Amino acid sequence: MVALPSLSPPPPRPSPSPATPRRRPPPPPPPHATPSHRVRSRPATVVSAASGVTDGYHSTIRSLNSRGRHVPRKSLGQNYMLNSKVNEELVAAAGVEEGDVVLEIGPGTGSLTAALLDAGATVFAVEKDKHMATLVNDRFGSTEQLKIIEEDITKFNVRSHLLPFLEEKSHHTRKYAKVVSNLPFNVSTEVVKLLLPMGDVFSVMVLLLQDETALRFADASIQTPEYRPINVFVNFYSEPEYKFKVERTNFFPQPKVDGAVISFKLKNSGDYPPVNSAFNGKRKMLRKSLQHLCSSSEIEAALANIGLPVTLTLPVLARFSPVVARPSGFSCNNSGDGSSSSPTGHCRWAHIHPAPGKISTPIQLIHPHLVHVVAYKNPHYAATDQSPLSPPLRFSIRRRRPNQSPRGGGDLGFPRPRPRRLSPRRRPLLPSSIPGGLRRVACPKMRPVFCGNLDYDARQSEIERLFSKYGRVERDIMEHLCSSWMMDWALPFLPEPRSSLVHLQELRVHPGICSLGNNHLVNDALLLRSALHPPLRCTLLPRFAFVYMEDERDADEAIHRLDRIEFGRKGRRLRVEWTKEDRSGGRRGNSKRSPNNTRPTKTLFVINFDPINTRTRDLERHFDQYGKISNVRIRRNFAFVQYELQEDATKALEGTNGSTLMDRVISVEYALRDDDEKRNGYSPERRGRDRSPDRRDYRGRSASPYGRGRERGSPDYGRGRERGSPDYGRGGDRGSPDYHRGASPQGGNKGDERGSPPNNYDRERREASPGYDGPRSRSPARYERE
Ligand SMILES: C[S@@+](CC[C@H](N)C(=O)[O-])C[C@H]1O[C@@H](n2cnc3c(N)ncnc32)[C@H](O)[C@@H]1O
Repeated sequence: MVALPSLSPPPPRPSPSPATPRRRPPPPPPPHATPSHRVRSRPATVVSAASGVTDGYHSTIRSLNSRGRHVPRKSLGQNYMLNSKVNEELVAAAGVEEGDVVLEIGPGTGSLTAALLDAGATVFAVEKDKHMATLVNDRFGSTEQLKIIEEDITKFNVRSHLLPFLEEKSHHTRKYAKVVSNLPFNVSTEVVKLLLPMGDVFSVMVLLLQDETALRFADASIQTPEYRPINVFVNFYSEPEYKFKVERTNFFPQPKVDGAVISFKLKNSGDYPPVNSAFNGKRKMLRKSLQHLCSSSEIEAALANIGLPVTLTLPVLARFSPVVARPSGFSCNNSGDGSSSSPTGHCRWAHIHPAPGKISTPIQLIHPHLVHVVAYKNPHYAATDQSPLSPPLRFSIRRRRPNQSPRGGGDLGFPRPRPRRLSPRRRPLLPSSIPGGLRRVACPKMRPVFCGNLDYDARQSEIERLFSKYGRVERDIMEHLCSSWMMDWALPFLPEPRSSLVHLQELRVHPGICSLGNNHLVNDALLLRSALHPPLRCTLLPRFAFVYMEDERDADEAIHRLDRIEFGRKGRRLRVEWTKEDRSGGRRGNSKRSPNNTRPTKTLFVINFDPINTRTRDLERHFDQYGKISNVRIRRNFAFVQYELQEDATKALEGTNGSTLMDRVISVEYALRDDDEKRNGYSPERRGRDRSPDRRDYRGRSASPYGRGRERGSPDYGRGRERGSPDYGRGGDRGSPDYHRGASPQGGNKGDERGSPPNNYDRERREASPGYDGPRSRSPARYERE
């Protein structure tokens, strides 16, 4: 364990601690920064701090000691800055002044934070380490100039959190924020990819990174072998400038590499090349596509000049590179320089992506196959190279491998889904494979209305139509689907003003996207819609639904008007009421229970398949590729699949959660316990009877939560006293499910002779419900907190 140095003046001496007899590592050396130097011919514009400044050292060590001995964590890149002068240089490089709003990633002990606050900035800090977040809070707690969020920056939706903050702090005048950070080295590329496209939020980003990384980012010469797609990305979105080197001795603990400060001047989104608007046609005749820049003959001449045919097809491109994997089925977009004052129509870069019509899988599969074609003949580079045609054209065509790591640099750096080991064919569609999953991010406070006693074949659209007479039923699914990943990915394609799209709930299938001609976002939305069955907003489970209405008063009226009306082909009397959860003060967020069972078991709990048509053999077929199955049981609208080996169950869970079974996106979790753990009187011997999903069987056994010979109300999530008689959690009061008690959805939770699952299954079922608890259980706390 690394112990911290004491507070004595430098060179610090470790203070004796009787509690820790272990030998202490040597204290950090006195901090100093070396003067900058030219590296690989790049100008270093700022000379770094002089040595001998120790304030930073003292305050850093004091802070670290202030809350007991905090051991810096390597996994979090906790190398604290000991030299206040470097912090001041960072602040100066960003030109931070009074009234600026600055995003600081990883404030750590708060030494850079202090420098930022001293410069008069308001700091929005994101710190992953709880301990350090508390520490900084304690240190600056009383000031309104600082807001600390305990979060992982790579998973944090910067835009939606920062923009309202920025607006508030700049008193609703249009202002850009800045980023200043001594970044943990291990997330620097990710952070750069995340923040650089936010030219509408940030004006400048000054980062202290690993020297080598800073050099790589700042590399603007395409003739060097180091030139990579990340450079295209960086130069597309910003003007990078290597500032100065910071020697490793300035950090505690001392890293194995030196650091360097780099600044990125973010381009305004208006300065990006018109990648999408210029290239809408299916047939990518450059002559035609570039018509808005200059006349066809000029384009032809310019293209001939650089040896590029007017019809840029993938096979043509393939002649330039052997790397293209699948020429057929791709369309090609490419872009001009973006400047109408550039009559030659220089080709700066181009995108190839699968033709929207050919995409057979939703959005996350687009990315693994995203192909980028980069063709440069950029006047800017030309100027630096002193030769406009050198090189005349450069292609780099690559197809991202499905499992390429996020830092693999395989494309232009759009945030991408987490790699999975499954083959693309088996890759689950939703929800887990979309980064962020199907999170209920936009409506944590929206109260669902319970609508019960529906026909089995009731349609979501019918229910939506019924409720929408009284107000707006939330049916837009994009807000559920858009993780920050997708939003950031989408934003460059969206029309101005983008600020109107800062909140997730505002990111919808926006007409502007269509008008931009960028089909694939719209297409994705449509694909996602069709992939999701049932859509989330009105989650239809057999015989009951949860309906989300925008306005609670409308929902109240809907309840008032619709409760007990006859509905559907069979004229059933509906039960419409607020869900109990919300009536009783809302358990959401208060639950101490874990949201879903993460303890691996051999048995998987499966819901959301088609309860009418799905047979055991369908489930078997779907699941048996992951290992030997010992048993499959279907219960109403949920099922249990038991494997002989627990590892197989884990593989199956990974492979099938969110996969599509007979056009339904199923949800899979571990069951709380395996079948062979007999509890609650449940007998696995009864399995034989349970194999049929035939609903008549269930009714025959009268285990129905919906009861017999009575109005079918909501299923019993409550105590389930009388068999065959539905219990709505209030002893006969037929209401919506009581989510507070762990009982079976089958009705009597003791009625296990009939094969109803033990109590714990109810819990699983509830928490896995895609429309109600599912998203909640998957929703990260951060969304709830905000
Ligand atoms: C290199 S230290 C810098 C600390 C401080 N700014 C300084 O200059 O001394 C990096 C800080 O980032 C935090 N951190 C690491 N990974 C992070 C992440 N993914 N999101 C937010 N903060 C992170 C660490 O806990 C640590 O406090």
